[in-house]
Amino acid sequence: MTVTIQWFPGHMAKAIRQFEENLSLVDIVFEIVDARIPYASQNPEIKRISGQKPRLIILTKRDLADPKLTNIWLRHFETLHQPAIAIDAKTRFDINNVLSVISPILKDKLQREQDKGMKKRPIRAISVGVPNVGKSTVLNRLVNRRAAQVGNRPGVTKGQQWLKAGKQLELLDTPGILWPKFESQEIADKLALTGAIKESVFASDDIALFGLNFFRDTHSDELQRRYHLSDSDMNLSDVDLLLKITQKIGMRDDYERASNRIIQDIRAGKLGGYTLDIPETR
Ligand SMILES: Nc1nc2c(ncn2[C@@H]2O[C@H](COP(=O)(O)OP(=O)(O)OP(=O)(O)O)[C@@H](O)[C@H]2O)c(=O)[nH]1
Repeated sequence: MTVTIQWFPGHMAKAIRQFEENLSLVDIVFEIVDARIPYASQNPEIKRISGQKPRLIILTKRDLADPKLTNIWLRHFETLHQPAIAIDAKTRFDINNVLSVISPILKDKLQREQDKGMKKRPIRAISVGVPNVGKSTVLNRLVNRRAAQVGNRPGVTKGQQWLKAGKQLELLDTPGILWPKFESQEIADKLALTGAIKESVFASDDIALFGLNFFRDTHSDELQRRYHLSDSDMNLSDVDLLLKITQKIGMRDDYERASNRIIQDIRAGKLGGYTLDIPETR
């Protein structure tokens, strides 16, 4: 099983340079990660480049993740003294939730400015993350209008603008895309299964098998229910299980088409909420 992905070093260097430049304009970094893969969807460069600049980790797609594991992740960040919130960016969420977390972190800095006679000003933030984690969706929700383009494919955010999010917050809408680090095959598989990597760069049957094995190990009831599998089906080899599901969903022996269906089902949460990363494995 191989997912071979080649990011052009030049593109990565440019994205990092842009992020570094923008960093000087803001008070805080909103690091957007996918709640289903909080580790695999983090690019360690973001933390390194942010340096002393405060970061708020926003875990998106909470609605698609395993609620218990989301709480474990939030507790994990708390023990690291790393501010973090988990949201469903597709439904309206309260900007006050964000402000209540970031205001205390920046209170002293803003107060010092006012003590020096500077005007009271909004908090300025930049969002950044790997492709398809929900950066545009979060911005749209925070500014409460369709200001940033949203797509369901990686790489749609273009251009740069300041967006007002109420009176107390301004967001720099930049591409803010740092490609993920493929430290291992497992990380690449997780990014592919959740949709952070374009369909064209991986073999769908490899990713479907990865997903099937995960669900068989951790959410076997949902897997059985979704594809009407018997108990004995659950003991098949992974390839035979894929072929069995291919038949069950009426695709005869077209396991590639079935693989795509399985991936879409998993991404859309049709097999229930799931989280592929757990903090202890880091
Ligand atoms: N279910 C669910 N879907 C979400 C959530 N946030 C974003 N999405 C979906 O995820 C997909 C990607 O969202 P975008 O906001 O375009 O992601 P992005 O990070 O800006 O993507 P790039 O521009 O490719 O970097 C879209 O189909 C969104 O509707 C969420 O909290 N829950």
